[in-house]
Amino acid sequence: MTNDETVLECAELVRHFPVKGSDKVVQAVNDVSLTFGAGETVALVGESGSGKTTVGRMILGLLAPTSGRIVYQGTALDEMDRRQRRDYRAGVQAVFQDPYDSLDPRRPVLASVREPLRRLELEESSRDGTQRAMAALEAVGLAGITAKTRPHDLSGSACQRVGIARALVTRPRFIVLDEPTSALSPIARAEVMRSLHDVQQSTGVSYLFITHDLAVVESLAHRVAVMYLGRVVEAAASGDVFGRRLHPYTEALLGSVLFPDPDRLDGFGVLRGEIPSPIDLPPGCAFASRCAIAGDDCRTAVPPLIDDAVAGHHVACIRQRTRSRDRQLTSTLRKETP
Ligand SMILES: Nc1ncnc2c1ncn2[C@@H]1O[C@H](COP(=O)(O)OP(=O)(O)OP(=O)(O)O)[C@@H](O)[C@H]1O
Repeated sequence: MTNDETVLECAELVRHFPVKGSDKVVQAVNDVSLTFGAGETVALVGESGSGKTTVGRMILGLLAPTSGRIVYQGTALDEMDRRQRRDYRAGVQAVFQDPYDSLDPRRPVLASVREPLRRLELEESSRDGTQRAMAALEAVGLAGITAKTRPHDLSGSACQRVGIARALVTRPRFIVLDEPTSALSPIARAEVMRSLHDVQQSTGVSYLFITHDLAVVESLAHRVAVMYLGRVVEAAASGDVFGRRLHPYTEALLGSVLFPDPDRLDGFGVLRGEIPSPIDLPPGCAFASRCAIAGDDCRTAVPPLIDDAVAGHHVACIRQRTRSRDRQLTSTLRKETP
């Protein structure tokens, strides 16, 4: 259920963290732009430390960008008046990784789900708050929860679905999902993914889905953005990122998931060498030191994220054009060879 309306937009987001006792900075996020349509899921993938959570925290207003803008329903965060800020706090919610960590073990889960309504003064009465919390729990398949149920009475999947209900209770238009399935067993993961899918179908909410787990991306994401050391290096419709992957980093990342045994990579690139430090980024393309096809020209300027021949498929690699032409040539030759 996606349409052309833009719910949230990040434009040229940058976040640097000062390094104590030095004039250097950790370049956590550099020039990230993302657009989220209504009912759309964008997955943000990449190795640990690539800046995914930092992007999510900026969208949630938990961290101020060093520069760049976040625009929610047409208004930039730093230009919002009091009412718009309250709408934004209700309209942009989060679900985090560990379901048990994010719920108070001593508190009935119904009270935890209702809490955002109280904090944002959104309930008309106590009865209204309880009814809305029950409706949110029902939406994630937890109609059986009573006023006495506590987190330890629930399975990991049910607990994480309580987390989703708590995010849903304010009727948000956008939810940041930061590794919502990575602490769960495979069955619990499937249940949570189903709930997230059903909730999106029935409410039209948009998701930023931050994950290491490429296996779950294809089932939920409409689009995928691949991050490497603070920058988006490839972004496209989910099927295109998996099917036509153009950036050597995407290829290597997928290869490492699909073929954990490096001897059976079946043509995918290998993720060799160490990831550079975000404090001392090399000049040019940050992936060049681990890239099998990098040349000297890759080490001079940061490659811009540009549109490939297929609309909406963006890639930041000066070599990929040569590569995609080579691939095309090979397939044409195959077709023409009798
Ligand atoms: N508060 C902070 N102070 C200093 N550096 C930070 C801070 N928060 C994050 N960083 C650094 O910013 C970079 C990006 O971190 P971030 O957590 O956003 O990456 P990530 O892709 O979400 O990683 P993971 O998948 O492990 O959560 C890392 O080098 C991290 O150490």
